Amino acid sequence: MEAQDTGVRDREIQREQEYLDAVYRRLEEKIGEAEFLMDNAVRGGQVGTPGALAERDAQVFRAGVHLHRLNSEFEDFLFGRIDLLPGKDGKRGPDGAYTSVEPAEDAVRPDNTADIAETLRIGRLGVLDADYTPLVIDWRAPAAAPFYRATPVSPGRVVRRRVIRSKGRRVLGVEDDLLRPELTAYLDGEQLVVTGDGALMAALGQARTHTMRDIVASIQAEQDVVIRAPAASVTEVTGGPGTGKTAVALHRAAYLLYQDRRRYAGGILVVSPTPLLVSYTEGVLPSLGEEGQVAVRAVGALVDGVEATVHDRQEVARVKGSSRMVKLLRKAARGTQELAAANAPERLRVVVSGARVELAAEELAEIRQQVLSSQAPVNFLRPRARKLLLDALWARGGGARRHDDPELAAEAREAFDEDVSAEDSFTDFLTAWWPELEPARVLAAMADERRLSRWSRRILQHREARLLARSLARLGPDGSGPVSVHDVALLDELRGLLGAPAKPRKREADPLDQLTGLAELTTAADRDPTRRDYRAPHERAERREYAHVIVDEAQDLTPMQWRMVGRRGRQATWTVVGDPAQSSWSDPDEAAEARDEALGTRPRRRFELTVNYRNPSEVAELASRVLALAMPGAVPPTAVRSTGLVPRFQVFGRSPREAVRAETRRLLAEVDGTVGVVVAMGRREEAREWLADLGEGADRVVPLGSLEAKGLEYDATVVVSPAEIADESPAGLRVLYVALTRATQRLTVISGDRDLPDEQGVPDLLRD
Ligand SMILES: Nc1ncnc2c1ncn2[C@@H]1O[C@H](COP(=O)(O)OP(=O)(O)OP(=O)(O)O)[C@@H](O)[C@H]1O
Repeated sequence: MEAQDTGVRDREIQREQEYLDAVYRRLEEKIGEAEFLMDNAVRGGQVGTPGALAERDAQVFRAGVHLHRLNSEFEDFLFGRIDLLPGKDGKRGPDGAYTSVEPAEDAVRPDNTADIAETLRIGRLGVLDADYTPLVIDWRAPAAAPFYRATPVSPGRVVRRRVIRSKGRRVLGVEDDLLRPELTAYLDGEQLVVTGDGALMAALGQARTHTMRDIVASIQAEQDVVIRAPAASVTEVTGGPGTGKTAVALHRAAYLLYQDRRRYAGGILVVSPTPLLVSYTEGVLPSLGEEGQVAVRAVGALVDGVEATVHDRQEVARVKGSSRMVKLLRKAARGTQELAAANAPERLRVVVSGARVELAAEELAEIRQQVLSSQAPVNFLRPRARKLLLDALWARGGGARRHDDPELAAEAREAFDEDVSAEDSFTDFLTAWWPELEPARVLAAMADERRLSRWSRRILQHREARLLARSLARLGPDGSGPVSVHDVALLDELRGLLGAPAKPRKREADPLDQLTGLAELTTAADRDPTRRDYRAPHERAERREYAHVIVDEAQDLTPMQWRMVGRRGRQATWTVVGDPAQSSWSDPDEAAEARDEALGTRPRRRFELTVNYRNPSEVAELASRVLALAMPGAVPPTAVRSTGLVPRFQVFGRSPREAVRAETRRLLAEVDGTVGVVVAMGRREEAREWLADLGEGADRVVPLGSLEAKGLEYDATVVVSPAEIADESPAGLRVLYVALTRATQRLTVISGDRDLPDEQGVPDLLRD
């Protein structure tokens, strides 16, 4: 093959530019066609017959989806190219590409020369030329798989893989990988060249911003296998920090939609541990051309209308997350219903046909016990309560005795029920005596320590009940106070236990909308999160069940959260990604049980990712010392690159403030991207104050509590007092491991007395 020089590189860039120009010309034609179709389709509706209207809707939909896709402004619409030998069996698929993975037997001549039989360009969407030859293959199509899967060990038909870097419509560079270096290959009689330094390293070396980028141009083979795994049942993915679990999960969502759009019109839910990680990853799916059918939600934002703004202390979170809460909530739901009786009038008095009929306190108590003998959710028991009250009033009023004829008696009874039910005195009483309970009201009722200790007998320890009651006091007497992340799973559980109170009917969703995914018909402007009225389509209406559920950072879900997520995927297929070594939950066995319950008996397919793309080996090596303490025997992933920059160590005296400010400033000058400052959760507020008024570059600095750092990454990270982070909870060492694995370039650890640093400032926990 020809050697690389600038002339060759420029010529190759120029060639790719010409190709890209042709693609854009074709895209413009398609946009013109789509606009024309849309126009026509809308006018078709004026015919007015039901058939014409249905056809119009279908056409508008098809044209609209198309237009939306074409209009999307992609950074690098076309990003890949593979040059391939002819296929073994000579068969071609629907996209015109050879289907065979292996080359034809005579593809390589005895003198190790070969001719390239086809060249495929890979992009974010498929584009066909006017004569239906593929100009660009969608990255998710089977024909694109060799772009990701081929390796020098098993190259299949791929001779050269090229990543094309472009911005808007301009090609900036090309990076080639040679999969069959032993060959001299010719394309249209001209020898194939190789240029560039490799796409993966270029991607990894880029400065980090506040949002995650897609990895579509450089997905690695072991990741591609997971992304394209069949959707059936449960796909479980484990892998250490930085192995691309989050990236893979998001690309998988886009892949599944491509594979079976109709099926996943039922919605894909991606559950993320924190709102910070949601906003960090929010841009990835739109950049892949997918968003309408995918709801990316923080675990504290899974219940509509509830926004968790508070973090519970670890010891409180442990109580709220435990599956023992199910039993307690069941008791509390019934207990709160009983409490309601105490606020209702002592007796029930109604006037029917001029006569006064009354039920006394003891009779009412008896009726209540009778109603509660059913195990049904208490809100659903209200009709039964109503019926038993009417029975008692009818009996007390002597109605039964007045009619011998059963038919007349039945009529009279019906009239009686109607009259009584129309009386304000009856309806007001019923509302007070058997109110429809909202979940928040039950949680608020649990804030009373004495009451809670009664309800939680033999379920929680005394100390746990006290912690729980004190935490719930924040909700106030009517439950309208601020909600914590862990309260959300309790509210969701209660919704099932209580039975949802009847709500005013919302406008029915358009069935076409649900079936075909008209939600995709948004414009780039609609999706601009900087617009004040922006709401992603999934935020507009709550969906309770999904066709596929993807759980990111699955190791962190508490048993109660697993129950909440499980309810949203009862009929779903699942992708569950996580790393046990990063778990901040203290009782992994209890969580594993809840996870098994949520996933049911569906068969599972397991994958492991083994390469760390985030951390340089210098950072990974330091973090692995904590891994050895947190999970002895666990094997860290292999870091794919090294920077030669060893982590720095600093020591602080009374307050870390000055050391943190100085170090952050220094790092800001050293990296182009972001700097994360990770502190123990208890120091979050302080850390914000330390980092105020930093001056130039301050917008690149993010102070974080250790639990908030989950899944995020920064060019440089400052970790303050490892010992404080480790001591904050029984899972503290694993939380520290998370903190130490956030940096893509540089890491500084700042220690105080508690860290027992040596002369070099290396804290006790990080020494070899
Ligand atoms: N194939 C790839 N090409 C380019 N970048 C990649 C690739 N795979 C992963 N990365 C990058 O590596 C970083 C880590 O990826 P990601 O956050 O998905 O890892 P993770 O396994 O979820 O990590 P953690 O467990 O620490 O949350 C990201 O910046 C991601 O873009």
